[in-house]
Amino acid sequence: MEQRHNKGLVSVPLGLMPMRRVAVIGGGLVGFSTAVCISKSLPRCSVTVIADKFTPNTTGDVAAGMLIPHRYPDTPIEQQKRWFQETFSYLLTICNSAEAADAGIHLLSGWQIHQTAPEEKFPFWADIVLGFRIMSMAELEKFPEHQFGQAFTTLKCDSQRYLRWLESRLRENGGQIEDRKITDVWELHGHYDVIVNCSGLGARALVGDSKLHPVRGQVLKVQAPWVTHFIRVSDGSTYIYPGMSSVTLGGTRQKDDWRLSTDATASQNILNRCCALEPSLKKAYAITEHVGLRPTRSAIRVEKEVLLRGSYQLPVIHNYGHGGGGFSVHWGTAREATHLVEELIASLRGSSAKAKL
Ligand SMILES: Cc1cc2nc3c(=O)[nH]c(=O)nc-3n(C[C@H](O)[C@H](O)[C@H](O)COP(=O)(O)OP(=O)(O)OC[C@H]3O[C@@H](n4cnc5c(N)ncnc54)[C@H](O)[C@@H]3O)c2cc1C
Ligand SMILES: O=C([O-])CC(=O)C(=O)O
Repeated sequence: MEQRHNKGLVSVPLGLMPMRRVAVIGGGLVGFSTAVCISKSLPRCSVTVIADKFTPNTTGDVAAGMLIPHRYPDTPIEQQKRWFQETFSYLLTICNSAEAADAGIHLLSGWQIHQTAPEEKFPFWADIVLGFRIMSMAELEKFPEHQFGQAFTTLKCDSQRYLRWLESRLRENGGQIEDRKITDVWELHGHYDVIVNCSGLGARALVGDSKLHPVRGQVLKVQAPWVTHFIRVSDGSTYIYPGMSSVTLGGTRQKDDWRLSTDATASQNILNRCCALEPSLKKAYAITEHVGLRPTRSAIRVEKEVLLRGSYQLPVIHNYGHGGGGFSVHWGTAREATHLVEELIASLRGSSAKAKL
């Protein structure tokens, strides 16, 4: 591993460096991907994931797991693009390896359709997905209510398989997993050197972030193995995403709605909208309903904060607020959070080295 040293720090041979204890709060997509990235990149860290919910009970378990970026209005577009690029490259490498089936990652081609042609015909991610092009008139004949469309091939994660795979990678790297709710981050003070906060919507209560709110999403998972292309209406209101074990039909976007129960009227509405785009779905069977709350914020929060209580300090790296686009950017944000952990550990090393002088 490349060792980065800040100017002015005393350099200590790797073998003499103390093990640093890192606690990752959050057992969802963001918590596990961040924990895996830290345990892989920073071998002198022991990583423990602490959470009160794990797969199959996290937000990601409900998701289709498509790699189509969402926009975060207060995150610079270059940063969103970099996160998406890093996530796409990482998952494409896994998809092209013998691990693909275990990790639940596959390529998927299809169409994003628009009622009228948008101003931006080539979105910022057009050169990252594969084979992006404007749909031909012959392709558009399938969608008489839509005048414009974009065809491309992207990646899809079978969310439950991918979450289980991440959990195995963490265990393989020596990581620990603890099932418990944290009511105050200060509970971890003295037990860990660095806290990484990947608590999703839980960050609202845990660190008092009122900028974070739920956007409720209901989807159906159905059997329709003859449907092999994805279809997405450009505003994200309706989508059909074929996967390894089912087809996900969506959706709803209900801001500040905390209900986790399913709604039969919404399910019928989703099915009607999807059948209007793909009539063969009238024959879909084994239909199940699912709800998740997207942890939504105008900007994903990936940053360092040092909490103070009296003379005590608690360094926290935040990584939460991925809303409806967590699968699309999670590896990019995990890498960024890992760099922040690395910098923080280097500064701890600097202060203990200086203290010894
Ligand atoms: C219907 C729907 C469809 C979606 N489709 C897609 C898609 O196709 N593509 C895409 O990119 N994204 C999609 N998403 C978004 C994606 O699923 C989320 O962005 C992602 O799952 C968020 O992951 P997370 O780990 O931040 O949150 P969560 O999965 O909610 O995990 C939070 C974790 O923190 C833990 N936690 C919280 N507070 C505490 C506490 N105090 N103590 C201990 N543990 C705590 C919880 O137990 C849990 O383990 C979709 C989301 C929904 C709802
Ligand atoms: O919008 C989509 O294509 C799917 C999704 O991410 C969501 O429902 O949050």
